[in-house]
Amino acid sequence: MPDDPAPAAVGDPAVAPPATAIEVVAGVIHDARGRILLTRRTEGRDLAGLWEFPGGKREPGETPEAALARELHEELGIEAEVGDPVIAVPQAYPHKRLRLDVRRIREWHGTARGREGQALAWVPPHKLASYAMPPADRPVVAALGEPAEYLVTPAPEADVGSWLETLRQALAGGIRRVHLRHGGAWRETGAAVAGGQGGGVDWPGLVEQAARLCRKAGADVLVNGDAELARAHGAGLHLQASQLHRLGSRPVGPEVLLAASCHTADDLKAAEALGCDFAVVGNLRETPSHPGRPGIGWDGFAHLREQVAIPLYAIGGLGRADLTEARQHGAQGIAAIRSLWPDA
Ligand SMILES: Nc1nc2c([nH]c(=O)n2[C@H]2C[C@H](O)[C@@H](COP(=O)(O)OP(=O)(O)OP(=O)(O)O)O2)c(=O)[nH]1
Repeated sequence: MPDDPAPAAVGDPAVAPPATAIEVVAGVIHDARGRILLTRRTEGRDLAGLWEFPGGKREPGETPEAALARELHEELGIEAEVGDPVIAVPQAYPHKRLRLDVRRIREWHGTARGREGQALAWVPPHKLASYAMPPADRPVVAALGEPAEYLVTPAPEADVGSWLETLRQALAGGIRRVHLRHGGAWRETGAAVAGGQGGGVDWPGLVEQAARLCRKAGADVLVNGDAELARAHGAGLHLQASQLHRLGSRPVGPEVLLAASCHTADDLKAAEALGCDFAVVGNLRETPSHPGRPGIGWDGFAHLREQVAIPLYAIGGLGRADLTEARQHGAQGIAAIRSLWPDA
């Protein structure tokens, strides 16, 4: 039985973690039924009782592959062939910092058993999130099951037909998570459609049609800023950073996807405290839409990443070609308008 699914706290920020990060490698091991192996941390250790992907610390001079094969042999008694990277998560705990480098296990031989007295659980992928795991594992679970691309829609022009057609193409091209954003003309309160960019567009009407298209394609859809509009169309809610600090509690039920745009560690902590399912962090690079606003770069992103446990998309001048690097810095994936909108 899974434990209380409440994620463990990242820790007391008053206690500064050490400067050097511990390198940890862990494996995603499948059985013939597609279930994934979790092991339970034994008593007397840090994070005792939580479930994790089997693995451990790299020793000096060891490659990640060799370290993981050794750990899996020591802990489980199996011979494993280490495959592709899934995600590498930088995470700060109260007394330590680590980088959790998670790899797929391509093949393995032997019978997996807890050689160190640890419990084992073979878990169907959709149930991973119901196990209590260390904070660094939440982005790993998201990377295994949730979309790596988050399309942010550009402001609709007067010709909403072609905007909808482009959305349809994006969905046909594999987009599975969409942020319906109105480029500034639709106020975040939803009180009125103002003039300016996209003015005159029936935004609620367009949201209704766009949400229907997304649902038909099996894609998540989130509406910018307006909880009422999101609720009316069965969509998730994407908060702007300015809204985050004004809200005292989660503005939608736990079954509704909640996301936020964040720029600072304070924004991220507010998003985490509100119970956001994921956040978008940027801008990663300087972009034509924000000239003169320098990007935070991958190191800046990783520094923000390690302070919270929620899955993060990086945004700002990124495209599909950046996905591998994004994952290596702990991002769930990339969010973008230009590179993911077919005719941009
Ligand atoms: N193997 C593994 N370790 C994880 C995961 N998530 C996570 O935060 N960790 C942390 C727990 C430990 O601090 C570290 C792994 O080191 P280890 O397994 O050798 O742990 P340990 O008890 O010997 O070390 P310690 O940290 O208690 O000193 O990484 C995960 O999914 N798998």
